[in-house]
Amino acid sequence: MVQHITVPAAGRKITVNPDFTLNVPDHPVIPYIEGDGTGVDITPVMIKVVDAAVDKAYGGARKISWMEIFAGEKATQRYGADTWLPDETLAVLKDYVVSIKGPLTTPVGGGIRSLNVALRQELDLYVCLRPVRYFAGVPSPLKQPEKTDMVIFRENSEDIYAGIEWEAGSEGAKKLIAFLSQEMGVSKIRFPDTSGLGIKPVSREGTERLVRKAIQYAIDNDKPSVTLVHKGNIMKYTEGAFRDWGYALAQKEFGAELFDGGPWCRIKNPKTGRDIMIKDSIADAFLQQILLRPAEYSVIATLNLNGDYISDALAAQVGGIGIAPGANMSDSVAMFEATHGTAPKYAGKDYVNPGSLILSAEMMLRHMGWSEAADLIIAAMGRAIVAKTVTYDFARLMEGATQVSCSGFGEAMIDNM
Ligand SMILES: NC(=O)C1=CN([C@@H]2O[C@H](COP(=O)(O)OP(=O)(O)OC[C@H]3O[C@@H](n4cnc5c(N)ncnc54)[C@H](OP(=O)(O)O)[C@@H]3O)[C@@H](O)[C@H]2O)C=CC1
Ligand SMILES: O=C(O)CCC(=O)C(=O)O
Ligand SMILES: [Mg+2]
Repeated sequence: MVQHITVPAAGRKITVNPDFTLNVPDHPVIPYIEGDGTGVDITPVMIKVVDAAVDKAYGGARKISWMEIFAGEKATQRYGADTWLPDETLAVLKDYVVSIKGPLTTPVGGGIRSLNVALRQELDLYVCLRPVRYFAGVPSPLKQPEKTDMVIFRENSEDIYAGIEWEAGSEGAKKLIAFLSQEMGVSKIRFPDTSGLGIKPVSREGTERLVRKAIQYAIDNDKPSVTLVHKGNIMKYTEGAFRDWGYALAQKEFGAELFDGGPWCRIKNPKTGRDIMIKDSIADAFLQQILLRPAEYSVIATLNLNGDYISDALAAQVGGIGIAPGANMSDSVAMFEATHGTAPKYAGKDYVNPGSLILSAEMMLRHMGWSEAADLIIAAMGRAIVAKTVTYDFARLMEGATQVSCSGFGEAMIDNM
């Protein structure tokens, strides 16, 4: 029984088999969250482009029944002032298995905690998968942007994002500082009276399930390497442990053998016979290497905060967060979303690039096995960009571009299908 959601009369749920494969009906119901800020601009365009691609690919034999569900500001309008993430939204996301969302606002400092993070945690969507690829013709600050071809596996359930923190001067902070200094022998909190505190949990289980997915992806997609990115020289028992647990898992579960005395190790891809190098990089050095030597990196497995930074940095290398897609996944449930946020200064102006959410939908179609429709989306986006029919973010960096609106770019894609 739903409260504020209208369940479409036509369409059926996607279901999951015990081996985690999907049963996708020809008329699946896909829940979507419009999103705050520019969500109002990009989400309807994404739906229009996806519907056009599905129609063109399957001539009416397949069709998505979209079902709007609510989170963020729209949820407070329907469910009450303090209800940002209604229970029925979470229930539907779980029950319908595959969904897509626009960005949701998180205030800085005080106010509500991130709804995006809450969704990932509540549904245990422990993989944040963000592929970074170059489209020909996209303006980039790099001389050879096509050399950036990486897939980020960002751990999505732990790290400093767990939100275990206390404000400076609060009872909690005072209590924890007293405990640390009196019972744990900690004497290195420089200004104890005015320190806020955050806790960074990183577990072996959390690391292993993420790294396992990253290595399996490298095997399935014939990738040459998996790089564990961490700041383990400084945070030894969290980020350093992530590295060590990652290497240990590669050896234990995938038969990786030490390379040149270690710690790098090498797997023979059982599907192709080619080598997959498991290596690691310290996060600061990694951020300069992806600019200078991007071709040396392929699959990236990293912790939550590093993954957040790396996602936007890599997106910039191939043209910016206007075309940076992503997915949040557990073994069974998948929720697709763009890498960018709500870009509030552009909200409601039909201005921004809908490409990130459209490419997130493209990932969703592929996940559903609807690869013909996904291929049409990739081809249409490629053609619109080559024709220099682009939104402001690309137009401002391109010679001779025709700048179009957010909806105009969607129309250009449909014209190019
Ligand atoms: N998963 C989610 O829902 C996320 C939510 N957020 C939230 O979004 C809010 C705003 O965050 P903010 O840090 O400003 O980051 P945003 O990603 O929203 O915006 C930063 C800049 O990125 C560019 N940009 C963003 N979206 C697009 C787009 N669709 N097309 C082209 N360019 C785009 C714009 O650059 P320019 O100014 O150069 O035009 C924009 O000013 C915060 O509340 C934050 O917490 C942030 C990230 C993810
Ligand atoms: O939750 C937020 O507001 C920000 C999240 C974010 O930046 C991300 O997931 O990349
Ligand atoms: Mg981010």
